[in-house]
Parts: sequence; C-alpha cells; structure tokens
Amino acid sequence: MLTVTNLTKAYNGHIALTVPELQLPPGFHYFRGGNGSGKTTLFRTVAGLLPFSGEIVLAGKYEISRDPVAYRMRVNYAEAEPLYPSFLSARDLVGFVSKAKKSPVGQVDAVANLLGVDSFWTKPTGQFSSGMLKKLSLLLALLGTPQLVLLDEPLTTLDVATAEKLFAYIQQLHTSEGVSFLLTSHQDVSLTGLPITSVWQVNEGVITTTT
Ligand SMILES: Nc1ncnc2c1ncn2[C@@H]1O[C@H](COP(=O)(O)OP(=O)(O)OP(=O)(O)O)[C@@H](O)[C@H]1O
Repeated sequence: MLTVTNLTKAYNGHIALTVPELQLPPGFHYFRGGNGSGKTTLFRTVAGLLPFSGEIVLAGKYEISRDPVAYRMRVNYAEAEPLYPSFLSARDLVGFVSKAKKSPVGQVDAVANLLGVDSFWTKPTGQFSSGMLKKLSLLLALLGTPQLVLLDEPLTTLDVATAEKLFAYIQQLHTSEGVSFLLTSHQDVSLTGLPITSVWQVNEGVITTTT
C-alpha cells in the first residue's frame, strides 16, 4: 500500500528521520515512540507537507514528487494539534477541503453528523475547545476518497462517545473501501478497538518493527 525508500528528513541540517526502507501492506499501522522521536515528522512527510530526500510511493504507482496531485488526492492527514485561521468556521474549511478532495455527495453531512461537528458548524475556530478542533481535523481528514489516512494522536481530547463512533466508521471504511490508516498514540491503542496490522517503534528518527 505504501513504500518508503531511502528517506531522509532534516530540519536546518539536523537529521530528524531516516527510513532506509518501509513497506506497509493495507491495514492499520500503529507508530509509537517518545516525545520528539520523529512520528509527526514521518506523518507530515508522508502527507506531502515537508520537503525531504528519498521516495514515497502509494499503491505501487503514485510517487509523491512525480505525481504530487494524484498522490495528495489519495492521502489525507489529521494533525495531532490542529491550528486554523481563527476567523474561519468549520463550514468554511469543510467547504474548501471537500471541493479540493472531490467529496462524494452526502459525505460532508454524514461525517459532520457522526463526529458532531454539525453542532458548531458556523462558530469561528478561534472559539473552539481543543476537542472541537480535533473533531474538525478528523472530519477534514476523512473527506474525499483517500486510500490512506494519517491520524496523529486521534485519541487526544476526543470524548469517549465520539471516539467509539469514529473508530467504528474507520473500520467500516477499511472493510468496504479498502482505506488504510497510520496512527500514533501516547495512549493505549487498543482503546480504538481497531485490528492493528503492525506496530512500529520510532526512536531518535529511526523506525523499527515490533511485530
Ligand atoms: N519545525 C521544526 N523545526 C526544527 N526541528 C523540528 C521541527 N519539527 C520537529 N523538529 C524536531 O524533530 C524531532 C522529531 O519531532 P517530531 O515532532 O517528529 O516528534 P514526535 O515523535 O511527533 O513527538 P511528540 O510525541 O512529542 O509529538 C525533534 O527533535 C524535534 O525537535
């Protein structure tokens, strides 16, 4: 599903992540590691948000640098700590992202309702609680028809009832549409109830398998 080869990511000349080779089959892949180990750097790089050297290929054909639009249409990302321009509402951001990602008819209403974002639809994000920000970022990451969704700390600040609905929906997306997920969490990932395919340990920018 995702192949990463000879990847190096540096910030200001300091290497933060080195991935000689990483091959992920379809499924749910959990990346764990201490603060500053490189998990968010990996996710932001795979999401196409950071410059890097190396190769990242989705589904054996979409290379992130050679096919930037096709790749980004198929890979979505929810930040651990999302930040949006404070004057924009959920309606504004969802309108923009759903158009860019070619969201299927009815998807926005269904997922906004599932996550409860419809209850604060027109409020400016500058007035959101941290859980409301998290719900909005998860909604944005589920729009369109992604093949891969990267969820950085999806459990943080999310209320238990919404988390249950989210992970049931995610499991259904995998079963019915074949969508794969990469997750990080400092909490017990078994709380998601997801059938985790593989667990990876990130330590000082190096990724090793644990399963
Ligand atoms: N924008 C940046 N500029 C410079 N260095 C950065 C930047 N972002 C991250 N780093 C550095 O890269 C390393 C990995 O950080 P990263 O955010 O990927 O860690 P993480 O595993 O996600 O941590 P956490 O669990 O605390 O979220 C750290 O040493 C961090 O200081």
